[in-house]
Amino acid sequence: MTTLELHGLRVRRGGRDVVHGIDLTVNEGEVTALLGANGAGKSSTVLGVAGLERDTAGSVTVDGTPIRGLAPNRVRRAGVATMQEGHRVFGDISVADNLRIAALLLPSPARSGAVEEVLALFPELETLADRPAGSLSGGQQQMLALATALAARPRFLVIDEMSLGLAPLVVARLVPALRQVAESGVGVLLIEQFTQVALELATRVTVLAQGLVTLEAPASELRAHPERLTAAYRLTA
Ligand SMILES: Nc1ncnc2c1ncn2[C@@H]1O[C@H](COP(=O)(O)OP(=O)(O)OP(=O)(O)O)[C@@H](O)[C@H]1O
Repeated sequence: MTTLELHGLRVRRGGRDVVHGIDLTVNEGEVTALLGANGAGKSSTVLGVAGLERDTAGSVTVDGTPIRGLAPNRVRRAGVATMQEGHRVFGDISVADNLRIAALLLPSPARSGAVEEVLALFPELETLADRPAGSLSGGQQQMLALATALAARPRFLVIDEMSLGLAPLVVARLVPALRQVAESGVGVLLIEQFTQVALELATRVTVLAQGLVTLEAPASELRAHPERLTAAYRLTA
């Protein structure tokens, strides 16, 4: 099985360690949720994995190949796509062009097929294809951000706050799409403020508190015992 593995990952920001050597495994075809209170180190972990924060130590591997310390575009080429907090689309160009640009990472014969695949996953985007991405609603832009992350057929998708600022109806639309993405074989690492959404989608859950892992458990266990999750948020080293 292909895995994205973090071993002893440390991330330094502003001159101090904010992630203190964590271990985490994301399996292909599964959603792994990364939860924790504000400031726990979730986004810093994502930045460290994506190569967007370079002051890191420890190891990050994709199927055994080390990727820690690589520049973001090389991490992307290694098969790890990241969707960062907030909407990251090119607002001045069309929805279709956003998708075409994202697919440029693929060899040219595969590009149009990959764009068609993501449009099949999000048919709503097809009707908006010619609109400037900046004119889309927040939820539509988040859908496009997810679609662009998928357009280059990543093996792993790291999502920092899928539903931040979105209406519940929009979140309800994104949940089955993300489930379908995982079922297609992509390994998803999901940071999600709504723990209910995270527990619904995830197979496994890792909780961070103050830059350390305080709980690792199957999502099914936490669905049955949500109090374990609350306790893990509060644990300190
Ligand atoms: N640019 C920065 N420079 C220095 N320290 C930072 C920076 N951004 C965040 N931090 C610190 O890093 C620690 C972890 O923050 P991080 O944003 O990774 O947490 P988080 O779990 O993603 O929180 P949230 O849910 O609020 O986004 C916090 O103590 C925070 O103050």
